[in-house]
Amino acid sequence: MMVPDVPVLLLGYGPVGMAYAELLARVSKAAVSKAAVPDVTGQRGGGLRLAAVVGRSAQCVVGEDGVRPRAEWEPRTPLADLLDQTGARVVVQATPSHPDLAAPAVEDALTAWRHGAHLVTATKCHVLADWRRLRQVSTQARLGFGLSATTGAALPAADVARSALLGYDVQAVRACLNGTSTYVVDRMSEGMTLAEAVGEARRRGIAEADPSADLSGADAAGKVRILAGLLWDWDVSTLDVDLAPVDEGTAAEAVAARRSGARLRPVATASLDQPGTVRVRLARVEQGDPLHAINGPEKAVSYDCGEVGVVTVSGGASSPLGAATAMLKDTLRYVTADPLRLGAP
Ligand SMILES: NC(=O)C1=CN([C@@H]2O[C@H](COP(=O)(O)OP(=O)(O)OC[C@H]3O[C@@H](n4cnc5c(N)ncnc54)[C@H](OP(=O)(O)O)[C@@H]3O)[C@@H](O)[C@H]2O)C=CC1
Ligand SMILES: N[C@@H](CC=O)C(=O)O
Repeated sequence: MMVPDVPVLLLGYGPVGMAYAELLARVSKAAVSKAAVPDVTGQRGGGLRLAAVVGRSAQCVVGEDGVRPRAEWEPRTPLADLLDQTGARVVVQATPSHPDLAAPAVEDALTAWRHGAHLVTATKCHVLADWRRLRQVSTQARLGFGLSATTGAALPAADVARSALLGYDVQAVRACLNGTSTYVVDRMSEGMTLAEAVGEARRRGIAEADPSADLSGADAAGKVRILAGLLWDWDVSTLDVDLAPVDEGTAAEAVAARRSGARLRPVATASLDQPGTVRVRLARVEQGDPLHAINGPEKAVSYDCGEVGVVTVSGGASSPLGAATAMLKDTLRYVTADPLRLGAP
């Protein structure tokens, strides 16, 4: 069964936004040519159509020829007008996660829901800054609030927290969810300098445009804050955060850990024993620990489910394609399934 015509509006056309646009085109083309379409619901994604792309100050309403070269984009108009013009049913956010950009990102999310569109986001700043309001408005609007890409790109950490473990007695979360810091510490353990390793993470599109939140632990903590909101209804925006940064001094510890068969990992934790607090520590993890096995920028998260044991999900590297894939999954979920079932957190 084909998905009916679903115009999608994309905010942000950096590495993640571009990867999403390419995936959307691939899914639609595959459906048109009757090839198998990778689709979580078993339905075809052929009706998904990129209707408009928005950058910092310019936008492109997408026609038959796809996204036009930048020089041909028109000046930005208010999002509400563009939603009216395109009739978009899904708004996808792939703008920077810098805290200074939280307010406009909140406004965009509210505008999307006001216009009856689902929201799918890779952007984290507004989710962290205004959790309760976003959750409440999306729930009241009975529209999707797709967060998969905010908690570890391709890793389905949020899906596991919000639906797969529903009803489980999750007591604690222990995670490596920042691909950049895991990758950087791994490279430093092999002899690279901090600057070289960060440069490489940037080239691979894993690091943020401003990588300070990757290195300080704030991004890793942010992802676990969101998981804690989904699992325990903690107010993501008001949690205490206790961080340990990756810096030049990390190299010696990383090398020593590797020589002894262990690995140094930026590990973020939250636990019902310490409500309201998320911690990030540079911890030595031993072989056999699920957090040892990953190779940066892969991710892993273990949910301690009390008497039924620990459930771990791992793999799914950070990358623009990983984030875009998670956003495509959320998009398909909202346009092919009952949004009340898997919609707002
Ligand atoms: N890379 C990864 O592995 C992952 C990234 N993410 C998240 O995805 C998001 C997008 O990342 P990425 O593609 O690297 O892009 P950037 O964070 O570099 O954002 C680029 C896009 O945002 C636009 N933009 C920049 N500044 C502003 C602003 N002040 N207001 C509005 N728009 C602005 C740019 O506009 P213009 O085109 O005009 O320059 C561009 O289109 C980030 O929030 C990131 O945290 C999530 C999971 C994984
Ligand atoms: N910069 C982030 C990108 C995904 O959220 C990371 O390194 O994991």
